[in-house]
Amino acid sequence: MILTVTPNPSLDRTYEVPALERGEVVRATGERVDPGGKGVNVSRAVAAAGRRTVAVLPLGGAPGALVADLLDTYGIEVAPVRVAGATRSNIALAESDGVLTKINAPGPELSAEEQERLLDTVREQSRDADWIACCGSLPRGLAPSWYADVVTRAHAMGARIALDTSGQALLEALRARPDVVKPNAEELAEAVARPLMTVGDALKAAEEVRAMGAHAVLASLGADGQLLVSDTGAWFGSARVSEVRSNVGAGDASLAGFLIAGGTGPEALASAVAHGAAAVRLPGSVMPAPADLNPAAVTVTRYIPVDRELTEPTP
Ligand SMILES: Nc1ncnc2c1ncn2[C@@H]1O[C@H](COP(=O)(O)OP(=O)(O)OP(=O)(O)O)[C@@H](O)[C@H]1O
Ligand SMILES: O=P(O)(O)OC[C@@]1(O)O[C@H](CO)[C@@H](O)[C@@H]1O
Repeated sequence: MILTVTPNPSLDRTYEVPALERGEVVRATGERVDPGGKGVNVSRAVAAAGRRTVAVLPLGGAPGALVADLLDTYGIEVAPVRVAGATRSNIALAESDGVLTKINAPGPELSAEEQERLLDTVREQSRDADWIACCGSLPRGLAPSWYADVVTRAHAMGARIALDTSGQALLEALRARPDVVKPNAEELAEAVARPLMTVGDALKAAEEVRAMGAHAVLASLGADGQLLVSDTGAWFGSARVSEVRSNVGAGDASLAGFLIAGGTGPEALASAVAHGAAAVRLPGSVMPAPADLNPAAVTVTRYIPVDRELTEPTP
């Protein structure tokens, strides 16, 4: 079973607009609503692959009730933690030229009692978990060491941890030695405090993040593909995509693909790349099902193109 933990879930609203014009009324030509938050997306992709998953998440107010209803229609098992504050709504504005602007709300602040119930729920659900995927930003109230605590507790129970977060929460959790972390290029650059211009820069940064505590690093590099750096070596994976509709949740789909395929080694990397490539062809944060995957388009090699410039170098 793959358990996901999303401390700050969201109701994701995507509006399709011809073009953004600051200060003007912009009329949307399409709209969709998805249950969101990084761990929630991982659960959606795992469930779409026909594998058992349980999603632990705080839920509050009308948006929280809608997230629960939507997850129910997807047949996803939820271990909810009821909280007083309303679940946040995050907005994605997708322009017709492919540019996507995202507005993520801070979400509710969790009280001390709600934080305790969240940890208790994670502990109860961890018993049957092969993998625990801890994903996304921390809501106000949770200390930056929160993921580090979850990693330590999960290891004591024999579960493996995959972590997808950023900033101080990532740095603190690294000390607890998570089994795999999945930074994107920006998060990787932030972790090593320098910009990344090439695939080689990303490789060096991923090696440093391993030295900081992660057993393995699955670095997602947007259109350039993914790097897996572990104690058995490094691999580079990529897939060409002709039409990109939305990259929201592509990293989450990748992490799900990686865990579904065992969570280690080149086969898991190939599955991560296949899931990421499939996710960007789908609208909003729709997660791919097996029929959406095209494994034949995926290349995984021991050769790392270190001189290749990143399509989107980090600032
Ligand atoms: N334009 C693209 N063309 C081909 N593949 C892509 C493209 N964008 C993303 N991907 C695939 O999806 C993976 C994850 O994308 P990315 O690195 O943008 O993740 P992310 O920033 O963590 O996303 P999110 O936080 O929205 O889940 C990439 O490593 C790649 O395999
Ligand atoms: O604010 P966070 O927790 O960093 O990210 C939240 C979020 O942007 O991540 C998912 C895409 O990866 C979306 O479903 C959701 O809106």
